[in-house]
Amino acid sequence: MIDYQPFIQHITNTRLDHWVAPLSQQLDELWANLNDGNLPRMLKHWQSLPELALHEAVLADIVQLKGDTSREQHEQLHAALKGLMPWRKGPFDFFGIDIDSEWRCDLKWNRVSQHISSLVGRHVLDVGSGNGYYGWRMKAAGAATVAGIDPSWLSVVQHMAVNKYIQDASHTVLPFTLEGMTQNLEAFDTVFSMGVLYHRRSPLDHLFELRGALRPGGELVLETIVIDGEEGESLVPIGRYARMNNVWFLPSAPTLAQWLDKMGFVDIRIVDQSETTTQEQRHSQWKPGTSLADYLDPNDPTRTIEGHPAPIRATLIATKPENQRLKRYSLD
Ligand SMILES: Nc1ncnc2c1ncn2[C@@H]1O[C@H](C[S@+](CC[C@H]([NH3+])C(=O)[O-])CC(=O)[O-])[C@@H](O)[C@H]1O
Repeated sequence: MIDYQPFIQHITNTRLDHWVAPLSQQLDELWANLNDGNLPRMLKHWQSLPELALHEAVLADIVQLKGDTSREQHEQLHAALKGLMPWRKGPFDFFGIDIDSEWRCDLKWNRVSQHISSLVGRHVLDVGSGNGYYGWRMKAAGAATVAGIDPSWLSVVQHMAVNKYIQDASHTVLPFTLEGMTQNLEAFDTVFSMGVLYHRRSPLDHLFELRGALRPGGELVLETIVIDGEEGESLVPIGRYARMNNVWFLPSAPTLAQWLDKMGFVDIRIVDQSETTTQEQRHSQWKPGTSLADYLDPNDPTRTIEGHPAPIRATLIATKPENQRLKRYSLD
């Protein structure tokens, strides 16, 4: 018998009152579907995490939870964390257990964070947060609250595993999509969307929804796969892209800037464009199976295995204007 209470508490305990209230309908749907999918199996592993006293949490390149464990507790922790595989996002260190995740998210955070406005005291929404790795970095940078949203149950439960020890109710990961959330909340000072836009069939709607979540004057941090190209160019890869069957629009960075302008953002800046490397995304014992090296053409790493341009990721920063409703364009 699965005890859902900790999961329910994780969600209802969040100190995000300024925006959680309008979500009551989504929460009702959530409670109705708790038995679905893999959640019960994941919660079983979560429940087997040992009780441990945290001495210190170091929220840096490796998100480190420090404290003493007995040998038995160490083994119990290791087994529970293995049960919550695959760990795509990290790295984390749980009481000496090094979770070398598929992605070195510290590399992306270091590329992105140097360009954003100070997070001190800000309410942040991280769309497609994964397990909340970036949220910990945002908290360390001074964010007042961080709400991650990600439809993957595993992301939510991995976050609960970290937060079982850190116990920070101002950082949560909730199992929602952006489009499924109440629209136009205008509740957040900074909204991140990293690695999500190319998964959306309708990327302009995604930008519109991101704009709706921001308060006027708030900042959008947008990171996505792009192609090298001119303003106006974009690629809709036919078939799979790097083995993924849910990749839709890959604009050039200047095209993405145009889209942001079209959706009413201002002060639009392309702050970074970097190739994704096999140092940043690779398989590990915590995410066995294939990874980027297997998705690239072995004879030409500038191409994916399907012959598309290999992934390059751009980061753009933009502002939602203080006083402008979308006047210039009709959205119907
Ligand atoms: N509509 C949606 N709404 C919210 N989340 C979504 C949606 N669709 C997919 N996701 C979630 O977005 C995440 C995309 S990964 C980026 C993670 C992190 N941000 C990163 O930048 O490393 C891709 C990558 O690995 O780059 C997944 O966790 C999905 O479940």
